[in-house]
Amino acid sequence: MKRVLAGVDLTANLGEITVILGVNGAGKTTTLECAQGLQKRTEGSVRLLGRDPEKADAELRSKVGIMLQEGGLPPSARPLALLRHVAGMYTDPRPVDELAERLGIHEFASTTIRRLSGGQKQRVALAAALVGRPEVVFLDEPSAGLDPQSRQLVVELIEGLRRDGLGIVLTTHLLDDAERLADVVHILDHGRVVTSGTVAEILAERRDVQTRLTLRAQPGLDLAEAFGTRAADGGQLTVSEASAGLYTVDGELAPPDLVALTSWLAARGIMPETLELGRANLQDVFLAIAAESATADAAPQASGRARTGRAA
Ligand SMILES: Nc1ncnc2c1ncn2[C@@H]1O[C@H](COP(=O)(O)OP(=O)(O)OP(=O)(O)O)[C@@H](O)[C@H]1O
Repeated sequence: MKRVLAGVDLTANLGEITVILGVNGAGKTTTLECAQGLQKRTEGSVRLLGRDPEKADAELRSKVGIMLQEGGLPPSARPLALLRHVAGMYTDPRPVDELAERLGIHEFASTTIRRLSGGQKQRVALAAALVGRPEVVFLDEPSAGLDPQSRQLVVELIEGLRRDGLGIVLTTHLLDDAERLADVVHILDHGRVVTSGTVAEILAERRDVQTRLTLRAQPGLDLAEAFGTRAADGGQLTVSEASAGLYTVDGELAPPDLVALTSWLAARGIMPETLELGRANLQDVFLAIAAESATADAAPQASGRARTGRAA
């Protein structure tokens, strides 16, 4: 038997957006499916709104909205009819027309699911997960394959769900969305949670994934010279010309490095077109963790941080 999850210990709270990140195969979908009761766990414990999801009755199921990665939609159904059918299973559903309008589903309301584009299917699957006014929603890559406009719509919709007090657990590979939406992030690797916290906490923890400086000027400059031994082999800084005239300086930059750089430029009469200093973002941290994971045989053990609040 293959062990897929081996160290997932996390809590998702109502009124918060919990984002689960990880490379392909890290265990995100399996975590969601165990939390939903769709996959039987071999050990460990899971509570969904205080109950065991594997023993969910109709009452518990009516409080949970699920958007599966593969949609799980019947191919011969038509979107609006399908949503009306799903709404009919709940005592107080959302108005179907309003939800369909919000997600732009009316434009393809009577096309069979099998003929819809990937992004259109995604929107129907999201609507189906929300129509029953759930207290908790699980969204497995809700923005995958969406055009920028639909992606923005989905982000705004998810923010609205948080305002309504729902507990939202989502996975995504879109780290901009994750950074914008997440109250708490858990990064999974080889079936374990390796990092947990708010985006700010995760960035603060990874001092090794540091500030980046980018500079645009004439091509072919030996910019490393400006930093002397700091940018030499084995030094703390890495200088590269990513494309002609676009330079990046990565590493633990300190104020004297900025003085050295501007003095070097001034001495040569070079005025950069752009000069930008920014901190590492979630994508930088994610890539660093993925790179470490690829080189390490065993991932480090860590567990999700318990947070206060009403657990979903
Ligand atoms: N029932 C199963 N039997 C055997 N292996 C499985 C089973 N379910 C999942 N796996 C394996 O477990 C690992 C985690 O799968 P999972 O679908 O949870 O990953 P994921 O993080 O959601 O990936 P992706 O980003 O590609 O969706 C994968 O290597 C997958 O092949």
